[in-house]
Amino acid sequence: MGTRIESNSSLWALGFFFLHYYIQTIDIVACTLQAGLAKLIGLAGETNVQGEEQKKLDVLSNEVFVKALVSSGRTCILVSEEDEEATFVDPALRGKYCVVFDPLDGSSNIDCGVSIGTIFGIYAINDGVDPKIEDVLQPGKNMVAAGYCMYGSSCTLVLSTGKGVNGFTLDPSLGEFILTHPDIKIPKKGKIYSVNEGNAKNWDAPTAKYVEKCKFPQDGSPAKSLRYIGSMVADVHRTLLYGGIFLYPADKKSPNGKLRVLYEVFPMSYLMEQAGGQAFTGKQRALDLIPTKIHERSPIFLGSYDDVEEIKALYAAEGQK
Ligand SMILES: O=P(O)(O)OC[C@H]1O[C@](O)(COP(=O)(O)O)[C@@H](O)[C@@H]1O
Ligand SMILES: [Mg+2]
Ligand SMILES: [Mg+2]
Repeated sequence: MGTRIESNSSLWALGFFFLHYYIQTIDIVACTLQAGLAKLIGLAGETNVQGEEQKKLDVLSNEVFVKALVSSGRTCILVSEEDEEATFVDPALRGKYCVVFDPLDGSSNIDCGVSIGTIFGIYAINDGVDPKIEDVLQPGKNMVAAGYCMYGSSCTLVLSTGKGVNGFTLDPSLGEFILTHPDIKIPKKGKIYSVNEGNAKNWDAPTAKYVEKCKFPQDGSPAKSLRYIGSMVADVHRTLLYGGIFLYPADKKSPNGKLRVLYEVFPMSYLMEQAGGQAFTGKQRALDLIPTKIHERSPIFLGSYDDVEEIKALYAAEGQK
């Protein structure tokens, strides 16, 4: 593990756990970089609980993370996008952390070599002795840590343990993550909006009005640029560093949106708030949501404080009609 990580005391408590995570991440990096050569692109032939076709790398990443998390001896419940049910860790290997994760985010981008990643959030239960599903059906504000790893032009780990956000870059020659982006703060207002506009015909009025304002501002401000990769990890990473807003709203076809509360919406919302931004569901602060099932979905608007304030105002005005 990199010496800079060891010297950060807020990460020390989770150090052993993350050591396993880092080592396994390096495996995933190796696999994603070699995917085209090692016949790891393409479909695995199964669908997951969400009815989505699983890619070979989805399945492989899930296996790598489950094994790493179980063998860390620090976890008691695992919730993965790829597994229908939560995994309760064998009592002999049990620790106090519940980990919710999307082992491979942006799988539709695997075969064309566009950035993909892993998203995770961590809850802690008092003694870890008698874990129950309710221990993960908690609001996102109760997480003790959240982060993501992005496998792109470099491999970046962005992590918060509730005291700000730090970014680390993998040095492949050392096999270590180096602190390259200390104390990340998102710009208060941004120049970019990020959304799948192909769904526009099904949007509700506040979302449609907001995107219209981004393109045709009436207050003399410049129009925002549109950037959309289609991997949440990559779209959120750009939003965090450059500012702006990422939206995956509800629409007539998907009234709960697309993104999953526990392992997509919560970790990214946690990071945004820790970096000084906001995350909103269209109804409430995202981190206040209480999920009722492990694969629940929610609309999400997250990013720069002022940009999210604008969409909140549009939803508030709609509510008063
Ligand atoms: O293709 P769409 O509908 O724009 O959806 C894109 C979203 O779907 C996702 O790919 C879902 O993630 P998975 O690849 O983990 O299923 C997000 O990463 C991304 O934000
Ligand atoms: Mg995902
Ligand atoms: Mg996924």
